Amino acid sequence: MSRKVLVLPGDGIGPEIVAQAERVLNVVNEKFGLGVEVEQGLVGGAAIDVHGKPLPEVTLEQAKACDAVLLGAVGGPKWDGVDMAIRPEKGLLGLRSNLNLFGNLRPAILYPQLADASSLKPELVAGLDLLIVRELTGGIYFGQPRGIRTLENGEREGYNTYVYSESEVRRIGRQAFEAAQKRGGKLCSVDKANVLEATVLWREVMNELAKDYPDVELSHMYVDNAAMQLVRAPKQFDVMVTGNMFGDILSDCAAMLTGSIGMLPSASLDENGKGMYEPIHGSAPDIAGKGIANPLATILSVAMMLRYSLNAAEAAQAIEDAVGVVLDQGYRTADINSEGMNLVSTEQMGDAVLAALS
Ligand SMILES: NC(=O)c1ccc[n+]([C@@H]2O[C@H](COP(=O)([O-])OP(=O)(O)OC[C@H]3O[C@@H](n4cnc5c(N)ncnc54)[C@H](O)[C@@H]3O)[C@@H](O)[C@H]2O)c1
Ligand SMILES: CC(C)[C@H](C(=O)O)[C@@H](O)C(=O)O
Ligand SMILES: [Mg+2]
Repeated sequence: MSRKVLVLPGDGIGPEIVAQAERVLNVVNEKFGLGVEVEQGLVGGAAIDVHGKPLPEVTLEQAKACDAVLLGAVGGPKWDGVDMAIRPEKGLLGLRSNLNLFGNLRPAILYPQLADASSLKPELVAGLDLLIVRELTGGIYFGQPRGIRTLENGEREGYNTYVYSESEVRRIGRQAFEAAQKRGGKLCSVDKANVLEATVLWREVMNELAKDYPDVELSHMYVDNAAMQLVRAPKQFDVMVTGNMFGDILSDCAAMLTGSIGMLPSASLDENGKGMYEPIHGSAPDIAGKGIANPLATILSVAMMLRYSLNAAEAAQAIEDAVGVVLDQGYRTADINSEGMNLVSTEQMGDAVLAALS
């Protein structure tokens, strides 16, 4: 069976990290006989430069026609002045919404070899394995009305709308409950129900859903407390489910528990298992072109792609194991480096993972 993967390297460090992830994909493709065909496309600033917009029709068509998308990152100072309507992020948000990728899984797992790179004391993070389930196609990111308007007194006002329908909450809730069932059986729903009506409804729907999942222990937490608890005692969490913006913020926060944002992969899924896979970090303009970015989050995103969209769990496991091996061997990119370790470039880290795979 042939399976098509669209690769969208994007901007900044995107092409550097995706190059390593693609090498890994090619090797497991051969080794496990997966029949994956890779196609290249443009998104973000790279697409603006060629097509004048961050999500050209051709890219969207490619994305719709493939089984899974592997994305690097988009955006950067070069395109920051571009009119809001065509900002690079629109490319990414457009892809997510057009493909209906509402369920964003962001696992934060501490590799034991990186305990000393974590922002927290080793005893607080030893064995950390939590999953943030972030709603990805609704909430304040997409709510209408939105914009910047001029008031009668001549002052300008920016406004956005935080909105969730019951059905949007229900489908992400189900995904989170099911994830919790397969893991430790604990789900913490994060909201701001003491202030925002949209999240009062969110909480109600989560409580209704809980009746269908008696084997999952549901709790609720306000987002400000959740941010504090994540850095105080992160191991209290198994699965967290939350809206688009809170999930964005909490997942960057969770990244540092594992040592670096360069370690966190993600899967963005529709109802049918089609997905887009990307590291949770951005295009890192401050280190782009230097060959020092950590490619492991992107490589681990390939593993998630194999597991969730390409039905190749064995190949996924091989990649995850290989990452463990290179860390055992002491290979570290700058963001996770510590004394006595073997500091390597982006490409050398890719080499090490390939060596561990073979
Ligand atoms: N999914 C995406 O495409 C995505 C995600 C986040 C931000 N962005 C965009 O990226 C641009 C830069 O945003 P930002 O600086 O706020 O966030 P960022 O995630 O790009 O960078 C934040 C910090 O983390 C570091 N970092 C990120 N990835 C790394 C890696 N793999 N290895 C080592 N260090 C890494 C960077 O060097 C920087 O210091 C913006 O245009 C933003 O909109 C895109
Ligand atoms: C670039 C931006 C639109 C994006 C988001 O906020 O979703 C990013 O921060 C992420 O975490 O994927
Ligand atoms: Mg983010």
